[in-house]
Amino acid sequence: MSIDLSVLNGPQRQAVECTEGPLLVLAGAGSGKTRVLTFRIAHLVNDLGVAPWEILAITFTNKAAKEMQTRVADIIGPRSRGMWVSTFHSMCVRMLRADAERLGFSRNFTIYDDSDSNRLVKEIMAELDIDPRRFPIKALRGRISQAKNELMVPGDFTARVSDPVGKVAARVYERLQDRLRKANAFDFDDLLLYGYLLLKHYPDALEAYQERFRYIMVDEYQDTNHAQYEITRLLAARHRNIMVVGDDDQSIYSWRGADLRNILDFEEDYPSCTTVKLEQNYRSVGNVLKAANAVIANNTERKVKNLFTEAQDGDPVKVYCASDERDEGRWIAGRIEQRRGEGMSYNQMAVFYRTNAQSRMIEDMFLRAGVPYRIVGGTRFFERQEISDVMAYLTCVVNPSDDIAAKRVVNVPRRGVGKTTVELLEGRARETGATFLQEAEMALADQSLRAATRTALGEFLGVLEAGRSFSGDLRRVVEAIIDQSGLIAALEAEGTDEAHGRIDNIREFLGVVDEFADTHTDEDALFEAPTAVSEADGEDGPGVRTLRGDSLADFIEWVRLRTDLDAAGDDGNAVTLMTVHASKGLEFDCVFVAGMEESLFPSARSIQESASVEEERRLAYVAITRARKYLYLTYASQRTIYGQTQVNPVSRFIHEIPPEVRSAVGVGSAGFSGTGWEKRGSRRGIAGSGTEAGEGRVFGRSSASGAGERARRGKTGFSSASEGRSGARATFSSGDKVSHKTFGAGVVTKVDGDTIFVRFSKTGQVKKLLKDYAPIVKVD
Ligand SMILES: Nc1ncnc2c1ncn2[C@@H]1O[C@H](COP(=O)(O)OP(=O)(O)OP(=O)(O)O)[C@@H](O)[C@H]1O
Ligand SMILES: [Mg+2]
Repeated sequence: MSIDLSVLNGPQRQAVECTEGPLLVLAGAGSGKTRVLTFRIAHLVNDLGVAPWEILAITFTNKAAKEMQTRVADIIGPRSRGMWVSTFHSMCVRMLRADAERLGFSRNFTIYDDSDSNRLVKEIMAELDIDPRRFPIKALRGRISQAKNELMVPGDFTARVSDPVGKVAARVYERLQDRLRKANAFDFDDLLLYGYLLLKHYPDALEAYQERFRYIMVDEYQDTNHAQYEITRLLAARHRNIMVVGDDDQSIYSWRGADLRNILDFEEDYPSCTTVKLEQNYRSVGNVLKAANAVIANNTERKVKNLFTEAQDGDPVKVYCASDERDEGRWIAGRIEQRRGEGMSYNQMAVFYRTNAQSRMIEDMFLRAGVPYRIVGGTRFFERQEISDVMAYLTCVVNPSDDIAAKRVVNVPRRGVGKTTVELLEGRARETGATFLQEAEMALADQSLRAATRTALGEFLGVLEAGRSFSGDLRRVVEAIIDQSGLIAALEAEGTDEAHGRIDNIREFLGVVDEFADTHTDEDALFEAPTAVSEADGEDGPGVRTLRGDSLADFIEWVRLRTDLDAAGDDGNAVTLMTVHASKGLEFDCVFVAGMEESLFPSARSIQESASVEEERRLAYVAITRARKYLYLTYASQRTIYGQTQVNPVSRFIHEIPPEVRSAVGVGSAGFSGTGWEKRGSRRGIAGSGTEAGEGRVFGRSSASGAGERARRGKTGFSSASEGRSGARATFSSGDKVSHKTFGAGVVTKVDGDTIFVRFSKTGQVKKLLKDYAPIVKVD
């Protein structure tokens, strides 16, 4: 049976059916670009008999890739296996795994994350005597990254630069690449750079991929950088069946080297290309779309589009002026509970902010209000110290040349391998060209070292050996490392709350291992790659040699390639908190955008250059267009962020929304001098109200604007709405038994003004709570 294309509109269908030759789909948000891409894959496989392995689809995040794979599988079933649906980075990893030797690496290479790279660059700067005050590491790394994205190898870069910072960066770049090679490691930018170099310098490899990928599709093409552009161009050169979809209005990664010209020039690169425009938005209600269209119309450098919807106008965009960031977080929590009371699931709600620093206060308020949330980005689980330590051990097991990993954990937990020993081994390794671990091994017999040091080194090497002995059984490798390294024992000995938290994280890490094992069956192994040295025509298609890697290497790679845009976990029903950047391509019924203030959104830096205000505006457009039904924009008349209190005017992007599609709610309805006191009980729908009518009603008024007054106002708006309580505020004293919505039963241990300390029975931990905000009640 062929795919039912009648669920698509005319131009969408045209794009799906135009399978031969270059195709550009240029269209605004929510017009079905990603949907078209998905249907096109299904159509190719199901209706035109194209083999799944002949298709390459590239998405922006691993999460999007997974989603697309699922959507295609929903339409065509298990045949979708064997298709390459991945990000540029994952695709390059696959290509490099197959052919790393040709570039002087071996297959078990590691991928350095940001903090690994930072350590290495720091080391190099010290070796080269570069003063970090004159040449900040961030600036140097930025230049190097830019060079890599522009596909300049150290020689090219050195020849090109003339400014002082550039020259220093060139020296660091040169050494960095040597050191990475010695460690058998790639950083993120290297994946693209070496992926490109492989295709460029090994025509047989290139031809094998060109032959294989008859159909190439790239989503979010407006955010590709030069390296990605070149890789795509090379791969598509033979069949020229390349489809790119994107929206110039959603180009938001120029700071990472994304080049809008890639999409604008597509028609020039492929003069025979077909261009399809999609103009109907299927995502958002009328008022949201009108707001988005009006905002983006203020940009001058764009292809004008006319995006319409047949949907109802829906609610106006709600604008709330908070007194400060606490009030903002509290108010958002209130609206969320209200929607929840009306039956909307937490999963369908999201809060966006311009910078990660804003998330802390929102999280705080959500915790207090008992709103479950998941946070995308920020300090990630995998970046925590204890998790990085475990990862470094695992890395040493897989890639013994990775000196950065070895040095990181040789004395973690402390086992008596001091700095002097590390430096001694480092020095020897530099002289002999051996790796750090090889030197450590040789030192075991070195009588000039103290016996205790040798024992300690032996212990360390023994841990790695133990890990290696279970190779093939991922969970046992990880368990062996955790047990034998003594990481947990050392934390237990420390005994602090923080140490216990770290132990929990390490245990949670085993959960991550299980999650990986569950989702990565053999068919998903990351090591299927076509290579030039085709041995046989396997079931994956001609020229495909299937390499089964060991699961630990797969696991490490999987962790490394999780970007800050990939959610930490998808399970459970929770509100999503993320930066606007991370929200690209997603949609939610109900969206909150916090911090709509000048200097925050648009950012202070962007305001100085008009070109970057245009990028901020595109960012605002992305944020607004994520909303299906309800959109809330909030700003604070005063905000403390980065330790400073600021008073900023309301964002220009709010002014750019036509007044007829927005309405002020809460304090906003009363203007800046209003109070933000809401009608009691309107918050959750529990007290019976919970309707839109509850919103915007002002409960009380005050002209005072001192901090104390503000704090008291906030209290009224929030605590009164908590479940099962009247508006009356309780007084607490030490010894009171209390119950908290999230943390359960506990006892008050201390009262300090507005703050109470409660020891919760479940965890035994003491938490600090603001007595009038926390969803907490006295129990008898
Ligand atoms: N023809 C259609 N009929 C019904 N629903 C559609 C149609 N086309 C798209 N949609 C729906 O509209 C929403 C937006 O589609 P999609 O995510 O593909 O848009 P997009 O152009 O990729 O958006 P973005 O620019 O934000 O990435 C999705 O929920 C999708 O299922
Ligand atoms: Mg999309």
